[in-house]
Amino acid sequence: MDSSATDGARLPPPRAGSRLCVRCGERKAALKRPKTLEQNSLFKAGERVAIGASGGKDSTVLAYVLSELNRQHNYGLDLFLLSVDEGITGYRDDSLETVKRNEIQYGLPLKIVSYKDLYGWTMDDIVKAIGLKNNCTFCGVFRRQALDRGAALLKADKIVTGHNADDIAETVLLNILRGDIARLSRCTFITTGEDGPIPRCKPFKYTYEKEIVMYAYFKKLDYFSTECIYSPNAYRGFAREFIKDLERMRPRAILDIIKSGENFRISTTTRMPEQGTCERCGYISSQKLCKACVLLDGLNRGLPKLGIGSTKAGARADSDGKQRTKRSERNTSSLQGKHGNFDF
Ligand SMILES: Nc1ncnc2c1ncn2[C@@H]1O[C@H](COP(=O)(O)OP(=O)(O)OP(=O)(O)O)[C@@H](O)[C@H]1O
Repeated sequence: MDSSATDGARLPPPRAGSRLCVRCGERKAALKRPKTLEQNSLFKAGERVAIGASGGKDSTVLAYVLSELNRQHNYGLDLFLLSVDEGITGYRDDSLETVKRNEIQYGLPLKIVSYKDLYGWTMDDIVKAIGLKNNCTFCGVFRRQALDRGAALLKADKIVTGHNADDIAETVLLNILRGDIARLSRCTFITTGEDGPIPRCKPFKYTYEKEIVMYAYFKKLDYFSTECIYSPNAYRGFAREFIKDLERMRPRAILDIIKSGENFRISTTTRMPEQGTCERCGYISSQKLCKACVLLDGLNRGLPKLGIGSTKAGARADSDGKQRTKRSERNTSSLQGKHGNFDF
């Protein structure tokens, strides 16, 4: 990845893209970050790759960089944009317009899947039912599965997302704060889900958010920069602020946290969840029912808090689903907690 800026502190801000190298004074300044894709052998020629495209800066830069590399270096990849429409009026509808423009700008086919079609509920409906407090849990769980389902429709071999180094450091920290060993052990992997239906990779795992913003700015990319209107996720927000404070004092702190996460070794005596499939929908799950089915069950039965760890709501469940629901509630809440899960 290259960008047209190196030192914003000493030089007056010139026109975007026109700054010259401070060393040779001749060529345009460039920051080269060539490592991740090749060192990790992320892709093979001929693969169909679905790019999770939210219209935000990270996934827009990812789509741009991948399409450029594919074109310039003949990677031989079949690239697609894959967007999930969560049904958030005034947010996702606007960002999807950006993705539709990216489809034309980068010449990549776009597939949109929606919560409404997949689950019968939009996030607007869910927030009406559950309020603002736990809605991110529903959105995260449904999005993860929706991306898999969309990628299956595209017959994709791989999904890539724009998670950056800051996102990953945040997730390491949150998993430590929650003692979530299972997720801690895998949240720093550049590729996950190799034993599941479709592997996922995060090519920007080591790329700072700041670099991505700078790249998007200097390349004048068309992206959408509004925060989700339903995301007052205080816990994650706190971790984000904490990491930004650390970064101000020591920029490498972000990579150090990721490195610490990578170097954790889990004791062989720790019991890890076993991967199976959901009895109802067949999606990968370590419980009888996957988290999406548990949450959906709660919504459809008028008990939206069922799947997010409210035992009171569970106690009111009808006798038919009672035992099974309570068991899966207990099992999933120990792994996922009331602040949603910190997986990718
Ligand atoms: N609605 C969506 N449709 C498709 N992919 C998504 C969607 N939301 C998130 N993703 C994927 O997950 C990654 C991380 O999600 P996050 O919530 O941080 O995205 P964002 O802040 O909306 O946008 P971005 O990360 O692209 O700047 C995104 O970069 C993207 O690849």
